[in-house]
Amino acid sequence: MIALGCDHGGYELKQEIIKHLEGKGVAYKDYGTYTEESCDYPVYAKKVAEAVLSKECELGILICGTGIGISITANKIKGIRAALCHDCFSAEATRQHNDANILALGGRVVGVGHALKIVDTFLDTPFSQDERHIRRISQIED
Ligand SMILES: O=C[C@H](O)[C@H](O)[C@H](O)COP(=O)(O)O
Repeated sequence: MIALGCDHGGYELKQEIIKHLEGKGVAYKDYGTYTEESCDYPVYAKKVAEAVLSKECELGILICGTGIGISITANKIKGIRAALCHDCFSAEATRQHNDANILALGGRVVGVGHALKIVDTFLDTPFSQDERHIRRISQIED
């Protein structure tokens, strides 16, 4: 199950991601926002972070205008490793090296086609399980 969350700046892209996940048969849970009305991204960052930490969802995707505010917020929560990625190389590397559990995207930054490739890369790439990466992630947690 993939947790999705956004503010008004990420709403349109989230709708595209929903269509994309549905097309692929990927299960998701949408934690809002549910309209284009102006709202505050920390609210949705927290909801998605909690869904991932509780293991209700295995990974999360957060979208605001830039992806910055919503990733800064998510990364304040212990256990969350949110990666703001606007290219597929970073999306792949952050899963392999950082075991990132949330992908952040900027709805006002990246085009839909590219964003969907980034989403697929993030969701399809496993953590490497390499000892050096496990050690570094453990240092983040400490
Ligand atoms: O980092 C913050 C996000 O990009 C927000 O989506 C953005 O600040 C919202 O801007 P506004 O309230 O002007 O639509």
